[in-house]
Amino acid sequence: MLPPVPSLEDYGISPEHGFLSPESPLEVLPDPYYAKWEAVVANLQPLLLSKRVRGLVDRLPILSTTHLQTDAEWRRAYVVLVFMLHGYVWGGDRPAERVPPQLTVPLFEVCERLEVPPVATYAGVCLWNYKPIFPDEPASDLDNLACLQTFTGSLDEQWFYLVSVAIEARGAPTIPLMLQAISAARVGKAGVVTECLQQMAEILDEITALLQRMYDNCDPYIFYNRIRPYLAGSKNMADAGLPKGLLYDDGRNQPEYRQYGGGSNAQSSLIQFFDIVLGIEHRPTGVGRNASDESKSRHSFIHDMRAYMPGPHRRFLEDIDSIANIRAFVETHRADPALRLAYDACLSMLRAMRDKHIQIVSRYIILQSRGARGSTHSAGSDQPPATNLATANPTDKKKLRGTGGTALIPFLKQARDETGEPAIDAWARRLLSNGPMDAASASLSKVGEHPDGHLEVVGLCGTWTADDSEGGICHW
Ligand code: HEM
Ligand SMILES: N[C@@H](CC(=O)c1ccccc1NC=O)C(=O)O
Repeated sequence: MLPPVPSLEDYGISPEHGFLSPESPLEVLPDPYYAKWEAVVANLQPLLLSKRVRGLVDRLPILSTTHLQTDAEWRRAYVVLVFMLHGYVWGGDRPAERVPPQLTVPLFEVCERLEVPPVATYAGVCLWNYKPIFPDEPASDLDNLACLQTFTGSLDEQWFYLVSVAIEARGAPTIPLMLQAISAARVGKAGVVTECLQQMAEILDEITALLQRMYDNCDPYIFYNRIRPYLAGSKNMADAGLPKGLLYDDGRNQPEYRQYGGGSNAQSSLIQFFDIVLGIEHRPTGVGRNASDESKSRHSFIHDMRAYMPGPHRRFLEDIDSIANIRAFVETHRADPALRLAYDACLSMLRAMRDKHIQIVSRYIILQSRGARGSTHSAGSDQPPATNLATANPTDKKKLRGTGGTALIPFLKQARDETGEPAIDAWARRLLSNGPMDAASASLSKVGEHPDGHLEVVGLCGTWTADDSEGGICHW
């Protein structure tokens, strides 16, 4: 018997908000018992710039979690604690290697409850860190979003998180939609599957448009030099001054070194959901920096990122993994061109999103790292900080890593290349804007390479050539 199609409430997921906090995240912890935590994070920007965070955190009492009541309060506590944690670690001339019990003790309890690691994850800085300005209007509208907590107080940082929030909100309806498609595929309703996939492709296209809005209000220089240093984790951080990771001191046991990856959108359950439901498989990729790391990294990095998602979201992905049937359904219905088209359109849209993302990474990280000068200054000062993930020697390309620890471009290119066929992008886009074509004109007769090296698609309705240069500034 087939496993049941999951019910979203069981995983803390809502059809409207998807993986975002089901109710608007709390702006402050209501119990005055936590006033000192809230006071630190309310003043984080000046405290970081004047390097006073460590002193203040060291003077905090070790607060108990017994005064946290609702789920929203536990999530707010996590947000507050991870912003304090990263401020504490990265907000000085050198990173602090030891995390004091004032942070460690409550953080471990909060993390156990929420089933997240003790590091600033995507959930902490994006999913649980926003508010709709008008609560009755959608969170997918970037103009209706505000951010609760930042390190720098900058619009750039708020925007960096909010673009992801808007994407999560816009993508939320794909969750019930694809569950419907899975159910329809089980009973052979190809028409329903096709309609669901068509809607999915439209939403994926809108998500790419939202991704492009990163440029509106997040400046690449500010991102790379001011914001990004605070997002770093403790894995692969030898160059930044944490060769063994962080010592989480709980004041009771002998502190031990631990290493966690920093925040990354690879921790977004939504994007992983797209891959799983469409049957896109990511092969193992090399994320390590030496031979032993490399062999350890046989597991896909993307899969490993599930450990950084809130427990219920992680379990949801695992359960979807075991029932995803759409790719197989499309393969067994090869003779249904509308179905194939709708499926291919989804792959194309997702691939187009990854293309735009690579362009963003080249502008916000690669180009910025080339402009960086070596410096011993800390995060937030006028010079790029010594703790910058770009490393002290930015000309050494080998050391450039994502906050998640990947070697950036090879990893991202692989993820993109595993997402379908490049040559049908424009074709599927045309399909979306013009509505479905008839079966004969829609079927591709040839995908090949033009003599000048461009990709060429010969369809029955004409020839389309891709030069892959649309808006690109770096070619890989
Ligand atoms: C300035 C903005 C951004 C930069 C610089 C950036 C950078 C990166 C980097 C370096 C990685 C590699 C993993 C790691 O080591 O961390 C990554 C992964 C990823 N990012 Fe971004 N990112 C940005 C914004 C976004 C946004 C808004 C999205 C939302 C769609 C996104 C989606 C992803 C996904 C899904 C992955 C995992 C790889 C994949 O599935 O293709 N990123 N990002
Ligand atoms: N991986 C990115 C950081 C990143 O994408 C990210 C980090 C924390 C929270 C959200 C993130 N992505 C968001 O838009 C980097 O290496 O800079």
